[in-house]
Amino acid sequence: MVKPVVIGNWKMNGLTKEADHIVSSLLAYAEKHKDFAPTVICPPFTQLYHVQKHIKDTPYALGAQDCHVAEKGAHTGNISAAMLKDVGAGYVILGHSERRSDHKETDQLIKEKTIAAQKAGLLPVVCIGETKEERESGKYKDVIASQIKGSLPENFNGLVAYEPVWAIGTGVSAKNEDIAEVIHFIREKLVAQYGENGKKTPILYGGSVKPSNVKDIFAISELGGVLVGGVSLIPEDFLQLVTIAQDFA
Ligand SMILES: O=C[C@H](O)COP(=O)(O)O
Repeated sequence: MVKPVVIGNWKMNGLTKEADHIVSSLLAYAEKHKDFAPTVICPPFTQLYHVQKHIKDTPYALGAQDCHVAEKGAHTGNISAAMLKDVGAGYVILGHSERRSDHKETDQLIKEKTIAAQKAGLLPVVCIGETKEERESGKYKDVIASQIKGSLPENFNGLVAYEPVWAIGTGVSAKNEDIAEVIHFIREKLVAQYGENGKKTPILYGGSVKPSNVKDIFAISELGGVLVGGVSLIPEDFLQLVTIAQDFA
């Protein structure tokens, strides 16, 4: 069994001074702990190169928070998957609910980005999850099923992150039984869509994960890890998640 992956999404945070503070704590941890759970750091684009210089040759992997569908060209202000690969990234978060809402990203666009990421040799972390209204109206499974169908390409090779929008950044994570129900539902859909490969796709949970609730979350059957926002900016807390992940394999 594989240890759960811990992915830290800094979102739009991390000036150089803050990045240095976080990275120096991560490096000190890596000095003391030689073998720990797979841990991915996703800083903003501006810090990718800087962070990579420090975490290169350590157990940490680098991830980005988005990419463009095209390989290169006249797309002012955008970053391609090949550029992310070139700077040392191994992962890219796609379809985060903040991008689905702020940038009106559709499932089709996310699918195209996923294809571009895979083509460049990155592992996409595709985010799905329902809003509060969709949860309360009882339609959450339909929403999730349609996001899976619409956002994941035929040859999907990556991770899926279940992030109920209403649990993101609120400090209150979804209830464990609700997470477990959806993780199992996602697994069933992945198996229906991809057969044997669908059994292997890691399914992560994200939404107010913190040291006090992560043990119970890791204990959820079929869960492959966590996608962490706010706590990834607090190195002491983030590293507690990494430490707790050691007990689950
Ligand atoms: O990408 C991370 C998620 O949006 C979770 O954020 P959060 O841990 O601050 O709730």
